[in-house]
Amino acid sequence: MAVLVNLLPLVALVAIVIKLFTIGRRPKNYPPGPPTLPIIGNLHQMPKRDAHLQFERWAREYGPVYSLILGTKTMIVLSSDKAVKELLDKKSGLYSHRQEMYIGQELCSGDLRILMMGYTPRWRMCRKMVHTLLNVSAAKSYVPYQILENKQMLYEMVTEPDRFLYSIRRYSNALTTTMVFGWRSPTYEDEKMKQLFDGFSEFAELNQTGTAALIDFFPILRYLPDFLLPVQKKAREMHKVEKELYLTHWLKAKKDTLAGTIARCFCEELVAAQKAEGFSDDQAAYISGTLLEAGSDTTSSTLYAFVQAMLLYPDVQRKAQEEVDRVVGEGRLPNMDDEPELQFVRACIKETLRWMPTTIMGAVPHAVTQDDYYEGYLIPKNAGVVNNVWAIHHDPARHPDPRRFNPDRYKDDRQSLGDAAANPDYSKRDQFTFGAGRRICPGIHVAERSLFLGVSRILWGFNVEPKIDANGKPILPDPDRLTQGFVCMPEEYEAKITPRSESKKQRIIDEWKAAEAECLDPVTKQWLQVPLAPTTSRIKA
Ligand code: HEM
Repeated sequence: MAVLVNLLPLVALVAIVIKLFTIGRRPKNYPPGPPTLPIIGNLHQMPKRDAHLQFERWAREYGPVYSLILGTKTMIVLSSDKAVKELLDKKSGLYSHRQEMYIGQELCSGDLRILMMGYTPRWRMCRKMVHTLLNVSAAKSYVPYQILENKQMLYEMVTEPDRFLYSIRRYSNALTTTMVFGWRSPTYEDEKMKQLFDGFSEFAELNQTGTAALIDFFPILRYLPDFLLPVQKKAREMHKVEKELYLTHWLKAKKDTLAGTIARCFCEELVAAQKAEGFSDDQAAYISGTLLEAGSDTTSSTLYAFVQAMLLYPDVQRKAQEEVDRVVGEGRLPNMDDEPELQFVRACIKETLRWMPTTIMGAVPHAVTQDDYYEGYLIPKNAGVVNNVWAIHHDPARHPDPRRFNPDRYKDDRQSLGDAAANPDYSKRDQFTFGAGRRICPGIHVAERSLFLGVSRILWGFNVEPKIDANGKPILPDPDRLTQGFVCMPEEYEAKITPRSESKKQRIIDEWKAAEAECLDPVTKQWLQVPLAPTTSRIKA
């Protein structure tokens, strides 16, 4: 007995060494993947830039379901429409969780950010509320907001054409702040808005550092003191500043709601929901605050990619303009009623979402809550599951000549974006940029309308052409140069944006001036009286 007791430390040591040697190795029954090294697995092969290209290459080599071993964690990568449908959609009860994100969710977000929340009762409660703001009926009621912001965007494209990126961004940002908080941002430089949106880029930057990922892959590292791991301290500080900012906006909205002075918006609903459900002000602040980040850059990056496609594919631009001219004519701007007749314009939107999917690898991986089997392979409990959007969109069997911007791929696809995502026949889904399963983007209906109004009206009003360099050559951007991050867009490029005719230019100016005079307070530039856009609890979905 005494001998056995003496041997215990040795046995424990052997067990630890054996365990250590299993870290980083791919068990035989997992989906295939690139060869691993002990302890680190595939970490050394993780690309620092343009990860989507390497993830696509691996898909071609190892098939539509492959695995990566990242230290102590496993990542399953789904690179076919079929696998996404069969796992993320059909088994969404198992596949709607998120992996633990220590820096991103715990430290930076105080576990309050809905996008990164696990599949818990708290997430379900938040999701239900967000659905009331963004369901298809509610989305229709925001069209007057979209139209106003869109008119300002077009006006700025006439008056400051070189700043078109900022005009596009203001359009989607102002729309989101109006829907969520009931106030709009009249300029891109608006301090309130800048503060809110600058925080997001800082958040994204911090989370993209290799260290943040490393701590997730080797949780033991989080016990290191802050002086050895300064990213922890930075993340805590960031959360403090962010929470204060969100709380300020939320508490003001709550006060105005109770006083009956708020413009119709999501926060009105949130006040009622807080009363019924009893969640904290911190949680309410994060639900409203993080809606802004989910809703803004995604939409503006897609519109920016559309303008780039028009620059690079003048024939497509001409064809789309011909359709708009035929259906809408010279004397008015396109509106939502024109949508069914503007099938090529709709196809341009779907093709933009396919060709430059802003959530290039599905934004944040899903995670699976119990062991599951797919095509003979084990998908282990807690594995992260990546929706490899780029690879699906660039599979030549699904989309021949995939790098070509060719809206005719969608010429017969009359499905709304939401209907296409829900189509039981996965080959008929148009694109995967809005995610899948129970976590699918709840903003899809609002985004569809913002994109339609943005795209159809730019086509109606403007020609997009290359600028010419000193040697008389057109300056054309490389569409494969994308910004890095979980939401990406084309790297900044130049374009010559000119009104298509004097009368269109004048109409754009007149429309904006009339809207400004009629709808906005001359000093604050806020809505004088919000149009009949009832917030969602007053709407029967
Ligand atoms: C082109 C525009 C947009 C794109 C491409 C997009 C894409 C996405 C994607 C890929 C996800 C994660 C889905 C998943 O995990 O499978 C997501 C989540 C989300 N999106 Fe969007 N989105 C867009 C616009 C919007 C808008 C306009 C709003 C709201 C105003 C919004 C609100 C949200 C929210 C709240 C989530 C978190 C959902 C959750 O984790 O349960 N999005 N979006």
